[in-house]
Amino acid sequence: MRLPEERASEHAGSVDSPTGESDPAGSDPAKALGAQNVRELLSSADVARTIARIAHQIIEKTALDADDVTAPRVVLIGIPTRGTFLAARLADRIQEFSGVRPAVGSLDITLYRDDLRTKPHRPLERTSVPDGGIEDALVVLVDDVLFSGRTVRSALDALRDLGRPRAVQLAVLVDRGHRELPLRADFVGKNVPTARSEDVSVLLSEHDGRDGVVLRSGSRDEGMSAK
Ligand SMILES: O=P(O)(O)OC[C@H]1O[C@H](OP(=O)(O)OP(=O)(O)O)[C@H](O)[C@@H]1O
Ligand SMILES: O=c1cc[nH]c(=O)[nH]1
Repeated sequence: MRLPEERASEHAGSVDSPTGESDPAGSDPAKALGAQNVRELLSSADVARTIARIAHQIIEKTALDADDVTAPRVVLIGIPTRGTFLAARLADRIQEFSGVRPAVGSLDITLYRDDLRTKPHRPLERTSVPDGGIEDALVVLVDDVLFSGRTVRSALDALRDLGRPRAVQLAVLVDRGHRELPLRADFVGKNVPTARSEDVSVLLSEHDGRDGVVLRSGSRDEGMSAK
């Protein structure tokens, strides 16, 4: 996902308003981006609520329990860029709700992408594997947006070089459809029906200065996938 500011500069102008009235900049987060045809899908509070809900679901589905010695060792692995921040936030919520803090890591998938030769060069990101590795762990891959599924496919290949988890699950903040591979997420914050030409931007304060999710019309080339 390109930075919202980069996209905003490509689409500078007014924001569609449901009422047709103008909104003072700042009262409308989409307008604050200064972009055309931007619709806010999740507010900052929605993002917090959604992360909390996914955390509860992970606790339930992985049987994460401080008193259960048979519970699997859960490792949250974020896919950069924003998946890494989301994984850390999920770990915080899981610890708050269950008393168990899952290990957290980050996985650079750049060299595992299947479009390395056709897309512009991207700098490598950091891979960090928590103490204990991923061997026999229940790994939950975490990303902000699920679209074609090619990023997740790359992540599965990258994981294979780190060890053999007991199982791998996938948590995403937004599933916007348009899969090009037979993949699905185990934990979905919000399913958003989209046109292929639209773009979903997840904003996280650690990286973008504020939390939110916005949908932008007509800013993605037909048939293009992000990774
Ligand atoms: O399912 P896919 O079609 O692969 O699309 C989803 C990916 O696209 C975005 O990453 P992007 O490549 O824009 O990089 P970023 O994470 O650095 O923003 C997003 O963060 C997902 O990782
Ligand atoms: O809409 C999209 C598609 C892929 N990746 C994103 O971040 N947004």
